[in-house]
Amino acid sequence: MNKPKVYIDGKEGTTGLQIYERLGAREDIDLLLIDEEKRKDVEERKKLLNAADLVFLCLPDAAAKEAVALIENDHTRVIDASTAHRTAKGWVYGFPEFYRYPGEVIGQAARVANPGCHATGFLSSTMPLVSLHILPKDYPLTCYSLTGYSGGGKKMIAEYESGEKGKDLYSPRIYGTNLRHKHLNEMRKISGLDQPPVFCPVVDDYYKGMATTIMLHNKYLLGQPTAKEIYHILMAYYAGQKLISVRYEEEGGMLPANALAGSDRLELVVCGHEEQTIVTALFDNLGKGASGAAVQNMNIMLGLDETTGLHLD
Ligand SMILES: NC(=O)C1=CN([C@@H]2O[C@H](COP(=O)(O)OP(=O)(O)OC[C@H]3O[C@@H](n4cnc5c(N)ncnc54)[C@H](OP(=O)(O)O)[C@@H]3O)[C@@H](O)[C@H]2O)C=CC1
Ligand SMILES: CC(=O)N[C@@H](CCC(=O)OP(=O)(O)O)C(=O)O
Repeated sequence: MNKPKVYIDGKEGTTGLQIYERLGAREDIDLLLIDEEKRKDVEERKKLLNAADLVFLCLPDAAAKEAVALIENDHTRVIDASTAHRTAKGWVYGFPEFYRYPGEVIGQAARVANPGCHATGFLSSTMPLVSLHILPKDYPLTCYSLTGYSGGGKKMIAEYESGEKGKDLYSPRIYGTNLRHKHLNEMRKISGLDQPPVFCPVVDDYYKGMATTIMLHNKYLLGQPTAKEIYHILMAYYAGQKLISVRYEEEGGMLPANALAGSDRLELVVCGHEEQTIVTALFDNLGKGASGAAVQNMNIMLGLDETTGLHLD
């Protein structure tokens, strides 16, 4: 049987390289590679985009839209890691754990939008609680999200790793202060909330890893559950999942944002008591937040075990 041909457009970028790292040694796919000096040549990219059965777009939004327009056949399937198509018509949102039968949705799709990294953390806690009607749709939710600097791609990595970095870059920096972060559309649409959260992202002086936290007053939730009951609800929702686990923090311990750096898993940590709850998603912005999720989606699209080639520790 012919192996599926796979092409990574943007392979030299932060996300693309991590996908390549997960696919390079695989024998169940045939990886198409572009000549280094032609990697931005439109005609050469067009050839590969049309020769492939499946392509990853690891590009800025405008280049991702251009790449889709270059595809002129019915067989090339697309996984787009950029923000360009996450709420677009005709695209499936690539968060497998949100579908009862991911193989029938993502597995059949021609166009899959890979979730944003902050959106992944936010939705992993919020979407189940809204869909189970625990969290009312009109709840005025807030969220803060810590990320390592690789989340900003090559340009931000270069800033943080430059010998001349200024003093600001040694401390956590709150950004997105116009409160119009590019992930808000998908956060609202996929969570089912009436309005997006007030969202506060923070980038800090470490390479990768995320901690995305929502804060809840239990008395405004359906049935007024305790934090421990919210933990049980999320445990039941994700039962049997290979990449998402849930735990309850009994001891009031610290949650380092790089706890799952290097892994493609995501852990939800529930903390709190009778009156208040926080739920924090710990994961790697380059793992379940980007490249790991993209490879998980590819596996499902190709009918393979979803964890093939992923880092599960
Ligand atoms: N970093 C992260 O944690 C995450 C990133 N994403 C998204 O994934 C996409 C890629 O991000 P990231 O890898 O961080 O970004 P990078 O800047 O690290 O990489 C982007 C790559 O695309 C290349 N490129 C730019 N324009 C073109 C073009 N017209 N044709 C071919 N190649 C082109 C760049 O070339 P050059 O090397 O010359 O600059 C670069 O290698 C973005 O949309 C980003 O928002 C999503 C989730 C998380
Ligand atoms: C630190 C930093 O700047 N992070 C980026 C995350 C970008 C990202 O991965 O966004 P997409 O998934 O939508 O492409 C940001 O918040 O804009």
